Amino acid sequence: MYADEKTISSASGSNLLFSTGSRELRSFGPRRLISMPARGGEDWGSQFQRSVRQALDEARTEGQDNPIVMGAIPFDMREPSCLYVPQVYEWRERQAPRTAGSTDRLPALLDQRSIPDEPGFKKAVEQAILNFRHGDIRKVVLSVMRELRFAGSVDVDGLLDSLRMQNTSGYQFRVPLPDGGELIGVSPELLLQKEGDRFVSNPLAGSARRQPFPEADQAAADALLRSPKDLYEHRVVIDDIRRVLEPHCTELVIPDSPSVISTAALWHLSTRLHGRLIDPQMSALQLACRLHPTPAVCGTPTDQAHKLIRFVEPFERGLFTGMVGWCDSRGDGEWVVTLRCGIVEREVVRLFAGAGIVEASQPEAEWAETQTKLKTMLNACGLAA
Ligand SMILES: C=C(O[C@@H]1C=C(C(=O)O)C=C[C@H]1O)C(=O)O
Repeated sequence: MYADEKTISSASGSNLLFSTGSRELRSFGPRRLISMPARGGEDWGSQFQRSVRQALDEARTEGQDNPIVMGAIPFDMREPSCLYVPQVYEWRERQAPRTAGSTDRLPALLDQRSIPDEPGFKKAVEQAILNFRHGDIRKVVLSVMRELRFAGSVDVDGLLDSLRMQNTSGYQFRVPLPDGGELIGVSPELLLQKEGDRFVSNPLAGSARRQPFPEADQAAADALLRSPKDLYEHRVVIDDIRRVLEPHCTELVIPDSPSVISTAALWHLSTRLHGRLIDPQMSALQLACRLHPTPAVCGTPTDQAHKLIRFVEPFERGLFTGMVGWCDSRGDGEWVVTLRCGIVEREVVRLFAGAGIVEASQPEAEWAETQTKLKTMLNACGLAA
């Protein structure tokens, strides 16, 4: 089904966007679609990396000097990827949104539902905690989907504009999907950025809601930095990333303790780590496939946490908690965790948010955390959480 010649076809629709720091990457014109699942993508010889190389080679044959692959890879790497090799791409200064007050352009909201609902999510958290007591799992990330139905088709340009207006930093992205839907969001979490033989990763885990007044806001950040539950949740992620990266590095620098970073809605425990690769030929996409899924979005041990997620989550994550980004034909690139995002399909918008569950978790607090995380996209839709 995913034979090389079939994985690559052309696709049309809106342009892709990925913004990082002060610049943004945009695709133009026709592009080749790579839907081959990314499983095994850490290996240069994998079928997935072969199809990526084939698409890049074809673009080079057509005259591109340094073609690029960009798009999204789902949480479960056994599912189809949504990557493109565009005929034309451009890096430019990060642009200000085109219009102000663009949520006015959204049609009226008809209804919304949460899957699972609040009692269902809390029950899942309790079930997960019970599992920890009877097995090896130490952390699992559980999530919710909020489905919004509007009176008419949602204008993705307008939604992206308001998302960009409300979140001037973070990694903003837009990826058209082969079925006509679009993925949009603004992630705070860098999975991996690689240039030459050097890379940076900035995992986040452990979160607290921002407060409206500066003193209380600072107190929330300070409390997060001292919270044993959140520090443990964070350490589980860092230990696992160290285990995965160490064998591939000549140098790996990981701060001893996390710091905090903020989005408009949340504080997060954050560790910015960097290193140097033994094999500089290993591409950003290979290395990202090796890291994904980190315990920041799955849990630990990975396979068991993944099974538990499949068992208790009553919806398919699809691209949510996967990765989104780019890699050029030299192997440089940048992949972020697909968070604070939604899928727009005409009049339906599906939003997603998760929270890391450890033995000390409180179901009520974890539910509240998912609802705060949903705010990023709900606000962009002009809706309160
Ligand atoms: C799963 C999400 O976020 C992840 C979970 C976090 C946590 O549990 O504290 C923090 C950042 C992300 O790694 C999400 O935003 O939906």
